[in-house]
Amino acid sequence: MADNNVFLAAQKQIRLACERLGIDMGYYEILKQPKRVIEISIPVRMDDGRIEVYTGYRSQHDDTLGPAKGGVRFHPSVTVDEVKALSMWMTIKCAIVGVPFGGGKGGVNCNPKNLSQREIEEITREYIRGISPIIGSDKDIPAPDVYTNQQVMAWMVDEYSKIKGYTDHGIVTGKPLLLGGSVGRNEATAMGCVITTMEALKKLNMSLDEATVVIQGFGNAGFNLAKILYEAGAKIIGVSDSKGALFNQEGLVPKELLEIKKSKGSVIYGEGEVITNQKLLETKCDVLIPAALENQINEKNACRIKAKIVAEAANGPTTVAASKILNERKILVVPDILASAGGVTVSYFEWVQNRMNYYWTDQQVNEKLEKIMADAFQNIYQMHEEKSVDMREAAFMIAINRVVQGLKLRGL
Ligand SMILES: NC(=O)C1=CN([C@@H]2O[C@H](COP(=O)(O)OP(=O)(O)OC[C@H]3O[C@@H](n4cnc5c(N)ncnc54)[C@H](O)[C@@H]3O)[C@@H](O)[C@H]2O)C=CC1
Ligand SMILES: O=C(O)CCC(=O)C(=O)O
Repeated sequence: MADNNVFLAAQKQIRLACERLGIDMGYYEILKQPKRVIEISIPVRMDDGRIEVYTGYRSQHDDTLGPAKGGVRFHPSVTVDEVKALSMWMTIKCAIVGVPFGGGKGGVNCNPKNLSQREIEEITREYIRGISPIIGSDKDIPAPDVYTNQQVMAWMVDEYSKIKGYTDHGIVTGKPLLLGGSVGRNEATAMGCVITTMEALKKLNMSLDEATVVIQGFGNAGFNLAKILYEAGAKIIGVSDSKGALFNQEGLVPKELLEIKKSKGSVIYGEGEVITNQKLLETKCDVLIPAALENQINEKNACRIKAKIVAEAANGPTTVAASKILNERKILVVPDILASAGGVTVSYFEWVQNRMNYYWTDQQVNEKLEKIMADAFQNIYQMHEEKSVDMREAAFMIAINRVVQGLKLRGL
């Protein structure tokens, strides 16, 4: 279904923003696709002796406002169109929070769940060798995304540093602290989503400690969201992972669920009713947070979403058609390009700290993050009210306007 093609969706969103801003559509022609996309083959000797060849991509959408920036995903559904769309959303995301980066994204089509640590390391190293000509701490800086983590970032630093002949910590962000990581980066995507969700709750005269929350996905974004929200007093009534969903009206305890997931492989073994991921999304709650994959809220289920706020920690969880339905139903959406921008914001802090070789405290990171995220929310909300556009359109308009101003200043 065309509505599920995230590349076409990203194009539509950018086009609409250009039209609403009344800018020269030549700028749309520039921004409707990435500047550069590389596709590489990744041959790996598997543990059983076979050679397996994976396909990897790196897309650099735009670098007008700074080097390309964005995560790398290892997942069986990675396609070139997905990586292109994700890189387009990174340009928009960075412009919204005002970090001096453009948009990039990468991915390898593989299933880490079926791979050993050694095989994942081999894929990572070969991926970095393949994309090394186009990345660099002033060119394009990868980071973690779905099914990649601090360990994968550490291998990336090592492989890139070997190619260069010196240690270059600034080549990726989301690293372990010992290798130039920043405090707060691991929780940053979740923290950014919490800050913007709290702003959204204020607009509805609600507070976090009265709110019921449902979260789809229990990885870096989803688990940290559940933990921070639980500790702030919210009631987490539903969570899920790729194996299914768990519902408990009395509330779930995230840290206990994490232990259960570690020992038994899924949150569904926690205390509560096991339901499907689809049913989870349709659960009555105050805040629904998709924190897994794309296209989860679509034309089929958008009319059954019962949340007052949808805060999109995942990239692209809502299709273009569903977004319209949520807006018509007056559900307040904190769009992905805002709600998930905490990760790249602290990645920017990490990159700055690597350049200074001087490291900040938790408090320094969190105060800066809070201000950036809350200000970005207010700017978007103001645009949403002034121009009578939905929150996503408002966010795109602010971002596209900034990128186009940058292009003009640079002479285009
Ligand atoms: N890690 C980061 O810093 C950032 C992540 N994001 C976005 O957040 C989302 C989640 O990413 P991470 O938490 O980093 O990934 P992760 O790999 O840490 O966790 C992914 C989670 O999603 C679950 N999942 C996979 N398929 C699912 C399905 N069909 N239904 C329900 N759950 C499913 C997995 O079981 C896992 O719990 C993605 O859209 C990613 O692009 C956005 C900004 C930054
Ligand atoms: O931290 C980063 O550089 C990028 C994170 C990312 O991939 C995202 O925001 O989707």
